Amino acid sequence: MKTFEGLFEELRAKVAAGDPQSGTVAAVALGVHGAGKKLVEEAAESWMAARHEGQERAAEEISQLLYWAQVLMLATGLELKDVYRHL
Ligand SMILES: N=c1c2ncn([C@@H]3O[C@H](COP(=O)(O)OP(=O)(O)OP(=O)(O)O)[C@@H](O)[C@H]3O)c2ncn1[C@@H]1O[C@H](COP(=O)(O)O)[C@@H](O)[C@H]1O
Repeated sequence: MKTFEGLFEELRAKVAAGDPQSGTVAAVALGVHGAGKKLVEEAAESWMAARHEGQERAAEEISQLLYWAQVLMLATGLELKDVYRHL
């Protein structure tokens, strides 16, 4: 099963390589503004799914929320350790 750290390493490598098939490369290219908008959208969808759509849908939306948090980190130039030191 994929982990938060494993996904971040996968995305970081794709961005570093500029993989043309990668949606993440395109998402990071949108910059902080675009990634931030998607993060807020996924937060709202997570909230609605948890409130109205049950555990499975909530888990799906929260996985997208985590993905977009990582995209925002990459667009901002942050590494995991930069975030973890605030936990
Ligand atoms: N985990 C994710 C992931 N989660 C979310 N997303 C993107 O975020 C979008 C979600 O936005 P939307 O809410 O508009 O999606 P939706 O299809 O309408 O779905 P709902 O939210 O309505 O359920 C998806 O369509 C994907 O583009 C993701 N894109 C990629 N990944 C993983 O990231 C890795 C690299 O992917 P690529 O860069 O595409 O190679 C792979 O392991 C992927 O599985």
